[in-house]
Amino acid sequence: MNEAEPVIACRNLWKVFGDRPDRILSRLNCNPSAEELRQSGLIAAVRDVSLTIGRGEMLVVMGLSGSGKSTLVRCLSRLIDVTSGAIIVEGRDIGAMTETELIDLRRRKMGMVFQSFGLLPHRTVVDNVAFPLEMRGQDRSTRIARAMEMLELVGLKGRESYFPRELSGGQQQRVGIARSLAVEPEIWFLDEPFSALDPLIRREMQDEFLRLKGMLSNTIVFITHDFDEALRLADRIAIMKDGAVEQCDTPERIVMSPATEYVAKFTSAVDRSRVVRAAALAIPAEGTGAEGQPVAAGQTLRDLARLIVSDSRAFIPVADAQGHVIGALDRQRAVDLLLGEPA
Ligand SMILES: Nc1ncnc2c1ncn2[C@@H]1O[C@H](COP(=O)(O)OP(=O)(O)OP(=O)(O)O)[C@@H](O)[C@H]1O
Repeated sequence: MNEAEPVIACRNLWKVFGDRPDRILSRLNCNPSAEELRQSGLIAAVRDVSLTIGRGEMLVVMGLSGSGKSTLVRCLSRLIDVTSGAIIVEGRDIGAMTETELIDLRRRKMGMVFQSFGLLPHRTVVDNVAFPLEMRGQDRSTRIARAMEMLELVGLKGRESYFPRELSGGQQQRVGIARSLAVEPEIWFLDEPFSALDPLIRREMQDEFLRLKGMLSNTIVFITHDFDEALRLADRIAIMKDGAVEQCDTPERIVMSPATEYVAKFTSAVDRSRVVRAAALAIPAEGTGAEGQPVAAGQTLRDLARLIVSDSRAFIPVADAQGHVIGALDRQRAVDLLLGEPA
């Protein structure tokens, strides 16, 4: 996914809260320590972050409360100004845009969903979803038709005439998602959209989200502090600590090769078999004697658990989506991983 055309790129991004933070950044050669900042009464909510997000990619920003997730995402959409560093959206430096250009960029390309649903209480569900289209000046019948389509997409058909107060929290969040989708955002920012939901509904929403993601091709930046949620949804995960990105990588690499001790701690309780795919364990097939029915490269070890446990082959061929054998799976290693042994 990294090779995809970049949609958002940020370089050496800093967001420092406090009095005249630019002064300390220039005085300390743009790289003050957390301690130096603290002594100056400043907080670095985002510290020297460089990231590239490819078209169609879903990047999940993950970290504990206060690690800087929301601030980073607000900087990427320039809801807040950065202290230093550059943000390029589709080749344009958004730091250099005028307010009017920014508003236009947000209206035309960006969608945002926040934890608080922000629905208009005196409008029905369908009118809430149609609201951003009204802002764009679309006629009523076109916008209602589009809103109905979005409501069907998020599983709320039949509720269009309800008022927000007549819906559950999960349903209200779906209305928020439908409203944001109505304008077909090419870039979609979601800040903990499911955190207000109870675990069962949350999982349902994640499934729904994965279904939507399969149908749409927009670029998504999704914030969560729930690692399981990140693992389920992400193409790549950026793990933040004290404003810095500790590692930005695929879920598989985060779990199998944590870059820092902090990331390792985060991943230590994760069931690796749910994340690691056959392709990641495949070794060159030559000389292994792997033959017979292959397993699919994209399947996780959990998906393959039954086969891995019951098969008698020492090495099992691994095939890509076209059916070409790309390597061999060492069954003993796969069993060890299934049983939670270190990789
Ligand atoms: N407007 C502000 N003024 C001063 N400090 C701020 C401001 N906004 C955020 N901060 C500080 O920046 C740091 C990062 O906050 P941020 O909200 O980005 O974290 P987060 O990871 O999104 O947290 P949460 O998961 O709790 O939402 C925190 O220490 C916070 O107190």
